[in-house]
Parts: sequence; structure tokens; C-alpha cells
Amino acid sequence: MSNPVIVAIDGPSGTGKSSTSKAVAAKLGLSYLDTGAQYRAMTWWMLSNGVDVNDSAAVATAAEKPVIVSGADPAAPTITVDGVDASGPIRTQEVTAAVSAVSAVPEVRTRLVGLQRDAAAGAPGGIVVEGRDIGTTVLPDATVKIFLTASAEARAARRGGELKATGGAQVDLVATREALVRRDAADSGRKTSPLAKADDAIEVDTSELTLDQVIECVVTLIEEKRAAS
Ligand SMILES: Nc1ncnc2c1ncn2[C@@H]1O[C@H](COP(=O)(O)OP(=O)(O)O)[C@@H](O)[C@H]1O
Ligand SMILES: Nc1ccn([C@H]2C[C@H](O)[C@@H](COP(=O)(O)OP(=O)(O)O)O2)c(=O)n1
Repeated sequence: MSNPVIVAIDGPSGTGKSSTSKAVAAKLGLSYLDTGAQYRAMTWWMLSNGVDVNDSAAVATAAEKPVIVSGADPAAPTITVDGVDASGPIRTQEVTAAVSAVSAVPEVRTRLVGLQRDAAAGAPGGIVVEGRDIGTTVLPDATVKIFLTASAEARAARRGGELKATGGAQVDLVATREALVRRDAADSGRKTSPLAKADDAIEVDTSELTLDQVIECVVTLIEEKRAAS
């Protein structure tokens, strides 16, 4: 029997990681893990429990406490914190604004990278894992590594579309773009496993591609790799 396929999909915010990863996993019958949701869940727990997210020592001490469980079905991904459904609260602006500070704390990363490697090892049929450091740090031996990119303008327009769909209000695209660029800089500039393309990752610029084209491209890359191995 061939080895389970492990697919690492990394890249900055709004490049299409979640949409692509879920669709590719569903198409190929693989499990799915959104590691960004885990960093968001950790951040939500810190905010809910009165931990100052800018006090890295306090965040480090608390990092062992929350029980974070991710469901691996790409058609219905779930995340709970201490048994409570966290899928809504982890997407608030408050969590988005605090997540880079929490995810820069090495103890947070050690804890979550452990969960992520356990999830990959526990997916006998293979898995698609999306994040910022999957190809470089979490799963350096992944079968296929993809690094998605897109212009800041394309990414802001996509995020703006989402905010409009959920909030209905007028979206400030300049502010959305600035917030994205600020988060990219924080995620790329941190000391511990920053957002980075692995040397052996294939870069796909999604700025001018439809989501279906990106999915097709990633499925083809995985099938080529499988056929060659
Ligand atoms: N190639 C694409 N073209 C247009 N919109 C896209 C494309 N890829 C993703 N989107 C949309 O952009 C938004 C952000 O995508 P998402 O998958 O959440 O990105 P990420 O996980 O990288 O932050 C979603 O609303 C998604 O539907
Ligand atoms: N492997 C990962 C995944 C996410 N993070 C951090 C950095 C990101 O800004 C946040 C949130 O990630 P998420 O993928 O949910 O963010 P977006 O969907 O792109 O807005 O988590 C990380 O440090 N390492």
C-alpha cells in the first residue's frame, strides 16, 4: 500500500488556503486541519480568561491550559475549546487583532505543533494541513508542499467581500488591506517558525485565478507527485 499523502498548504491571509484545502481534501478523500483556527482558538481562550495577550510570559504560562479539539472532516470542520464550539467566536475582529501576538509565543507553538503532528499521524488515509509553517516546521516531510500567494489588493478585496457578506455594512478596503499587511509583517517577522515558503514548496500566485482553477492546480500537483512515487 502507498504511504498516506500529506499535503502542506501555507501562505498569507486571504490567499485561499482554507477554501482550497477543504475542497482538495474533500475531492481526494483526505482529512483536513486548519491550524490557523487552532491559533485563533488559543487566542480566544486567552481573551476570555483575562490573560493579557501582550504579556508573552503570561501567555506562555497559560498555553498548556485550553483543551483544543479539531474535527478533521473537510465538509464540516469543527473546533472546540474546553468542549465548547469555538467556530464562531474565533472569527471576531478582536481575535483577529490579537492572534499574531499569541502565535508568536514559543510555548503556544510547541503546544499546537504537537497537536498538529498528532492529527497528521492519526489520519491513516492522508491529510491536508493549512497554515503558515506547515511545510517548513510542522510537517517538513510532507508529500506535497504548496505556498499560495496573491497581491495585497486581491486579498483585501476577498476579505472585504467576506466582511460585507457577514456584516452587511460598507467595508473600508484601505483599512482591510492595511490590517492584512500588518498581520503578514507580524507573522513573517516573528522569531519562532515565521510565515515562510519551504525551499521545496511550489508557489502558486492566486491573484488572477478563480478558486476552481486553484483547486484544480493543487489536485493536479498532488496526483503528479503520487504517480511519480
Ligand atoms: N482564487 C480565488 N479567487 C477569488 N476569491 C477567492 C479565491 N480563493 C479564495 N477566495 C475567497 O477569498 C476569501 C478568503 O479565502 P480563504 O480560503 O479563507 O483564504 P485564507 O485561508 O488564505 O485566509 C474567501 O471568501 C474565499 O471564498
Ligand atoms: N500555522 C500557523 C497558522 C496560523 N498562524 C497564526 C498567524 C495568523 O495570522 C493567525 C490566524 O491564521 P488564519 O489562517 O486563521 O488566518 P486567516 O484565515 O488567513 O485570516 O494564526 C500561525 O502562526 N501559524
